[in-house]
Order: sequence, then structure tokens, then C-alpha cells
Amino acid sequence: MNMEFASVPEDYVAGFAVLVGRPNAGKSTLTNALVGQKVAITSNRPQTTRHTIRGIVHREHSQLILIDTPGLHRPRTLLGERLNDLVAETLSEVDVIGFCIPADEKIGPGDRYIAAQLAAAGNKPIVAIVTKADKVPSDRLAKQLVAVTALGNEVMTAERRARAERAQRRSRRRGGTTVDDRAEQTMDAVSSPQPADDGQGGWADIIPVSAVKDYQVDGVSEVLSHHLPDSPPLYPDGDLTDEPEAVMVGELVREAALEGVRDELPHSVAVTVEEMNDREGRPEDDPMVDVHVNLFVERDSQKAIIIGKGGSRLREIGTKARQGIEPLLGAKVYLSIHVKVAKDWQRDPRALGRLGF
Ligand SMILES: Nc1nc2c(ncn2[C@@H]2O[C@H](COP(=O)(O)OP(=O)(O)OP(=O)(O)O)[C@@H](O)[C@H]2O)c(=O)[nH]1
Repeated sequence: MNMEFASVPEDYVAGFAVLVGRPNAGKSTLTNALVGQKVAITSNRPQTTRHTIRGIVHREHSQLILIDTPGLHRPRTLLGERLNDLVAETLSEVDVIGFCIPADEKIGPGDRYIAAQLAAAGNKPIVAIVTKADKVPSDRLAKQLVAVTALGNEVMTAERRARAERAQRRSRRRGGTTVDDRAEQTMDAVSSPQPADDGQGGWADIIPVSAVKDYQVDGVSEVLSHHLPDSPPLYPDGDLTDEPEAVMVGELVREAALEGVRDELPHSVAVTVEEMNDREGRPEDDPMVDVHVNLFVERDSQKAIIIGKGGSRLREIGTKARQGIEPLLGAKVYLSIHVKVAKDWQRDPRALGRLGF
């Protein structure tokens, strides 16, 4: 890529960060607050973020490229497994990991599972981010910070012990250390350095934040930026997301479709954008884009919910989605939505492939 950047300071850093955490931990909301514009899709239902969406935080001396992943969770369906693959792949590509834990909920098995996975991945700095700080009084926030530090100690100690045991088993199996064995141990150390025991529970940093009340949002981008490598900016100034417009259009339709019916249709809606064309013969200062999308549900009953009586809900969905799409495309939008039933698409690899997972 050949890009020109005006006067980059010498001590500039740039790189990738990912926010992980269980569903509903506040990752999308924090991403939006950091980037300062709505790029990821948020909802009060778990697991709405299926696509990897990047937001870019431009600061004077740093450029932080945020990848918002779906909640790392125990795989249940094939879709779940794919999501976890995606998370593992993303973790290997970033410079720093932000581990989001809500201030207002007790640390649970889900948090512990993710923390253990992160510790096992082992070679990236992890910043523990205690989200939704506005939801608790300061004494409870302080207690949560202590608990999160303890969680770090717990998982990092367990990980160090597991690694030491693996090394011991290996050397017993070989009947002492051989040249080969030493080579393997060296490789092990290179590919997965020991988690640091730095008195912060093994976290590289720990910081509370409220994305909603704008408390410490800047602090989070600063702390994450501390762990980025020296580098010129990787994207031109002003880019907020490199997500293709079609993906964002699809997400806006999906979000509109889920509004008000999340209990009935939690994870059963997927949207593909089939066509996005500039309407011909429009005046230059008043363009229009024709957008055709397919909206997939799993069952006929769900199709009926989406369409509503006499098509009334579908019209509402179209209106709501258009309100988001028009500013995104900077044009009037003619939106047509075809509702289709794709049975059990969450379990069908071919269907998943078609839907872009
Ligand atoms: N009060 C308060 N609520 C928040 C804050 N951040 C997020 N929330 C709420 O918590 C809920 C979940 O937030 P999301 O950002 O969608 O969570 P997520 O981790 O991206 O969730 P998934 O996409 O399901 O993985 C939403 O209802 C948010 O409005 C915060 O700082 N303060």
C-alpha cells in the first residue's frame, strides 16, 4: 500500500487491539465510545456481534486499531465453534488484548473460562478492563478491581503450574534432558513465553471504565496504546472502520429486525446484502442507492413475526434500517427486504459459508 502521511512524530506507535469478554460485557459499547462513532452493533442481548468490526482510534502519538470480536464462550452449536475459531485467530494477530469484565456482576465461570484461555494463549499483554463502572458505587468498584486482580493471579498461577508440569513430563518421558529436548523447550519458550508475574495479577494493566458516562474512556485507549509497537500509522487519518459498507448495511437491517422481538428471535436472524446499486438518472446532488437484502430466519413462525400483520413490522424494520443506512451511504436509500426461511442455518456449514461466517 502506498499512502502518504503528513509529519508522523518520531515516537509514534500503531497496532491492533481486541476486546474480549463474555457476551454482554460491554465490548461493543466500549468500542463505539473509543472510536467516537457507531461502528459496532450493540444490543442488550448477548452475542449480536458476529462480524469482526474494526474501529480506529487516532490520537496524537498513536493509532489504535480495534477489533471487536464476538464473546468468547463455550461452543454449543457449530456457529459457536466458528466464533471461537475466529476469536483464537484474532488473538494471534493483535498486539494487546483488552479483557472486559462488567463491574456490576460477580465474576462467573464464563469470565474464568475466558481468563484461562487468554492465559494459555500466553504471549500477548492483557489489560483487564472493568466495564460499566457507572453501575456500581465506588466501594463495590474497588472490590471488583480486587477480585479481577485475584482472578488474574489464579489463572496465571494455574497456567504456570500447567506449563511446568508439561515440561517435567516431557523430560521424564525422555529420561533426562537430551539435545532434542532442549531444542523443544527452547521452542516452547519462544512460541509461548511464561505469563509475567508482575504483581498485578498477571494483567499487564487494570483499569475501570464507563463507556456510557465517558469515564476513563480516554484512559483505556492510552493504556492499550502503551502496548503497541513503534510504527507509523497503518491507516490514513479519518478512517473509522474498514468494514465494507455492505456488512454494516446488513448489520443495521439485522439490528432493526431484532428490535422488540429479541426474546422470540435471539440468534436466529441473519442478513445478506445481495445488491447495492446507484440508481441511474438521479441528479448528482441527490443520489439514491437501491439496496436489496435477504433476511433469513429459521422457521415459518419467525418469518410471520418479522413480517407482522399485513406487513406492518417489515415496514417498520425497513424504515428503522433506512434511518441508519442513509447517513452511512450519504444518499437516499430504496431498501427492499426479502424474508426467507433457511432452516437450522446455524448448524449447516454450507449455509454458514453463504452467510459469510
Ligand atoms: N450503564 C452502562 N451500561 C453499559 C455500559 N457499557 C455497556 N452497557 C450496556 O450493557 C449491554 C451490553 O453491552 P454491549 O456493548 O452490547 O456488550 P458486548 O460485550 O458487545 O455484547 P455481545 O455483542 O453480546 O458480546 C448494553 O445494554 C449496553 O447498553 C456502561 O458503561 N454503562
